Amino acid sequence: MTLPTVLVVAVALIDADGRVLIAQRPEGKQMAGLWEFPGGKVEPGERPEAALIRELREELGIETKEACLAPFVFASHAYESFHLLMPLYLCRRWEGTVVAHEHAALKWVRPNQLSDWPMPPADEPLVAWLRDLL
Ligand SMILES: Nc1nc2c([nH]c(=O)n2[C@H]2C[C@H](O)[C@@H](COP(=O)(O)OP(=O)(O)OP(=O)(O)O)O2)c(=O)[nH]1
Ligand SMILES: [Mg+2]
Repeated sequence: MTLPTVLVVAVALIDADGRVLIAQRPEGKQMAGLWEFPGGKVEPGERPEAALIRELREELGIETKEACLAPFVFASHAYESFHLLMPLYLCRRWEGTVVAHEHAALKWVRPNQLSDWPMPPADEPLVAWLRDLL
């Protein structure tokens, strides 16, 4: 069976203390309650970095620039109904203060404590990279 490949862009926002932002998926969405990196699906014709800047505006109310998005690692994970391809960027510079416009909650966590929070299965290798490389 061939599954559609879905391109989702996500970001690890890193604050001045080296903590990473995770966001809790809201009720009514797939994988509700799990903690994820902010981001979302790339729309047809949209560049990945533009999609991420848009998602950060929509989801968190912050503004960032393409130059502040550093490609880091990616997830390639087979879910039951689609294949997720998800580049994860790092971002240390943005304007504004994060507000949960679309998530149930937000949390700043140390890289070595990320594994204390339940995340989607695709994120497990990403958490290991953040812990080892941040
Ligand atoms: N943003 C994000 N999505 C993730 C992560 N891990 C993971 O498996 N996903 C999956 C969950 C969803 O199936 C998909 C992202 O979809 P989404 O529903 O959040 O997309 P979106 O923000 O564009 O929201 P929507 O308008 O489609 O509802 O990727 C992650 O760390 N961050
Ligand atoms: Mg999203």
